[in-house]
Amino acid sequence: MAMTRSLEVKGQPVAGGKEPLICAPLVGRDEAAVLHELEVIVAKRPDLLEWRVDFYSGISDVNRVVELAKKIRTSSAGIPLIFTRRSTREGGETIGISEEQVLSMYRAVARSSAVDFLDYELSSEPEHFEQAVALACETGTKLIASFHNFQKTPPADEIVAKLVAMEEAGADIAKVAVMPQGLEDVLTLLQATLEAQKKIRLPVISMSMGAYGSLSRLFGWVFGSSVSFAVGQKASAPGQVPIEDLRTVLEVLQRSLKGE
Ligand SMILES: O=C1C[C@@](O)(C(=O)O)C[C@@H](O)[C@@H]1O
Repeated sequence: MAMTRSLEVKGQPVAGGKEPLICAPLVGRDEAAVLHELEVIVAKRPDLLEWRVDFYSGISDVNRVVELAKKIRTSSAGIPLIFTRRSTREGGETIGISEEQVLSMYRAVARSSAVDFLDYELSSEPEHFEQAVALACETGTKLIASFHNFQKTPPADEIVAKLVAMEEAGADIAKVAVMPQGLEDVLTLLQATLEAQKKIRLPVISMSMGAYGSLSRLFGWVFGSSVSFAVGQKASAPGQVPIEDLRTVLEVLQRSLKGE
């Protein structure tokens, strides 16, 4: 019903343009844990996978990261893969490497063709963000610019401004995740999502986190969020719901939106 914009891989809409896309994170600490998680998750047929490499204990060894990315690729049944290092500033795990090393790792992984999307934070140094944009262009990967606030939900106009800034900075997809302190904040996030669609051309991914925020994970797509992150085996952020539950709710909503 085209509430959202499609994400594309090599010119083709992911999962035939289905909306919303369901993305399951991989958060294992070591190779065996990641590959086991992958097996469990692939059986649940999400539309996208996200490898949260900041959870991986081998992150300081680029070769190991590339090798594991390739193994994930081989066993992921063709499901497109997002590569994400979340910084501690935005709710990620502590890693012992510098931002320059993070970017070298991004370069090696993107050039290995093991991933389809790179997630990089808008709050990074502008020159680092520019390097991520250039890398996506060079490798044909798509750059997801992201912004997280784990404490609160900024006003709607500030959220929209972040999404606009992501487009201006050269991203292919614009993503925000914010924490509500009450139900009003969930409405603020939905409002900002709807508003952003009128201001930018990029696909938008948005979510409110935590218990109240889980509502946005169930029906945020109606307001324009192209992807919902859901639990395959283990959550990567508060409020993510199991893939099976999300599918049940989506079926009901999609039928009712068609007037059935
Ligand atoms: O940016 C996001 C969204 C997220 O924070 C969420 O709230 O579902 C989960 C992260 O793994 C992902 O990188």
